[in-house]
Amino acid sequence: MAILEVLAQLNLTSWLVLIPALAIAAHVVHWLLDPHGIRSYPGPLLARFSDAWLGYVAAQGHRSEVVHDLHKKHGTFVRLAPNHVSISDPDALQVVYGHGTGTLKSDFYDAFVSIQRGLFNTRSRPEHARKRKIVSHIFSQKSVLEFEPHVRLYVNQLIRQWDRLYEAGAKGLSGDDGESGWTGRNGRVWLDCLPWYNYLAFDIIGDLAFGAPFGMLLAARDAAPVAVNHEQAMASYGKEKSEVQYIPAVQVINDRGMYSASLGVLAPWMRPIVKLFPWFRQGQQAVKLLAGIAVAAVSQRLTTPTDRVDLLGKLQGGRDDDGNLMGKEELTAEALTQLIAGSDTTSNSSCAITYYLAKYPDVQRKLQQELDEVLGYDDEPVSTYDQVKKLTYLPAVIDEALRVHSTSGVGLPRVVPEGGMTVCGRTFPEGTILSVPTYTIHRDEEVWGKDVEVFRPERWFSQDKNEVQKTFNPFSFGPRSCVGRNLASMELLIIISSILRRYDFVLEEPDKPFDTMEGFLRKPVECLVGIKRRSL
Ligand code: HEM
Repeated sequence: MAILEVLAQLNLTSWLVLIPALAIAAHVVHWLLDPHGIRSYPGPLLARFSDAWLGYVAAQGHRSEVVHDLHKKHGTFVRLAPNHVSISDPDALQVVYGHGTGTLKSDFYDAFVSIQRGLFNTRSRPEHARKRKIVSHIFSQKSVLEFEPHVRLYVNQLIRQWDRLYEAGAKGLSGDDGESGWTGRNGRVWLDCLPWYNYLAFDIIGDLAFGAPFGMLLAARDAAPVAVNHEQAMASYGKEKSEVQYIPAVQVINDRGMYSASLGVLAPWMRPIVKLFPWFRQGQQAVKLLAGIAVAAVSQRLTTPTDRVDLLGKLQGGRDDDGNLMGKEELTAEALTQLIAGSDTTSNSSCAITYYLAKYPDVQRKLQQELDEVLGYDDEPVSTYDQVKKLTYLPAVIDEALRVHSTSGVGLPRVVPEGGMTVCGRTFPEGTILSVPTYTIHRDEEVWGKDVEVFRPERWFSQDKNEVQKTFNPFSFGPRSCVGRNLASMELLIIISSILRRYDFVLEEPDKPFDTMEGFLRKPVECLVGIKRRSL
């Protein structure tokens, strides 16, 4: 009571001194108590006391590289936050992420929730198991093959667009299609291929998850329909399309990824405070807008039922063990999950693969030779999955780019279960957060050789298969691994084989490093290439 009376008499200046002092004291006390017994692990000084260090690093957009440098300096175990240890040993992957280990996703994933929890950010084991059971059969290889025509349709649209730009570019013309336009010079069209891959991936997943493409490829711009006020729209499924506006979905997904990946590493009590800052407020807005895309699209689908074969249709028909269908809100949340998980993952990976092929012309030629031999001189510009699924150099190229680039590069945080767990000889008590950084694991010299930074698909033919299998981690392992992996692999095989068979790529600035910006995913900032039609 006496304390409350004293506090009530404090003026503003006193509060401004007291709050930071209390926050610092709380951090120091936490460090002294060391509830998880991880004080001895090395790492940045500030990271021992506060989550703010990791929050700051995440917001700068180069977390994977920073953590990688820390592992090079300190070794296998690095403390990234008061209660978070990063472990850069491939053996840790199965223990931290594998089936039956009892680990759960940490509260990092709470920062990704909108509408309601979807498959990706559900942390409760039974609730996740229920959702996963419904969703996983939708992504079985057999089911995914039914989506192939949708994938091929949009790859064809991309090719039509690039053919058009190339023909005009070869005449020396320029234009403004795509985010930063295109220019014709020296018999090539020069453009940033990243936005085009984004249009492609968003149209594919828009078509599959929402029943209609966003139309980005045809419009050559980043625009997706969104319900203006999604809460209102939620309550009024079935309203006319006039309630819908267009927003730059790719940009919004980028903003949302940066926001959630930075907010998620902060302690829950810090989150409401940082949300007062303008950068975080913009991120919050992105989360709302993104939800609005799903609400608008699912609302549209529910008012105009169809028997087309797509993800949304399969989700609508999916039943849990009790035979229950998903409600509207859950359906919307799952469709949104698929939009987020299945769009920029594929586009950023396609962009990175194209970058490395343009940077390494010998690899590009070798791939084109394999494609020419198998696909011949077929007039049809888009490969079928059947034609390319048994190729050998193509998957080596794709896997090598996924290794070097590491679209999902950060260590995905998991909580040590009751009873604690031992990882690589060290025991961690219940509640400790552990992660294994994919970017660093993909650079383990003992597994991949000394030339880890070099893009060399040939390594995939000489590696120890077992080592590779347990170290290559683009889709993660265990019960929370990528449920869309079959779809992603099919998309990448069709996209890369079709595009590389038709065009030759060179980098506009071959010596410029590949600039990336990482939120939850490691995304290229741009990829400026000169494109020429190959003579087949
Ligand atoms: C190259 C493309 C892709 C990559 C590199 C990738 C990577 C990943 C990774 C690393 C995870 C684990 C995330 C975590 O534990 O926090 C994941 C989960 C997930 N992915 Fe993918 N993904 C890709 C494409 C797709 C596609 C096309 C879809 C579906 C349309 C998809 C749907 C999902 C979903 C729903 C989850 C959450 C699964 C769960 O928690 O049970 N992904 N993905």
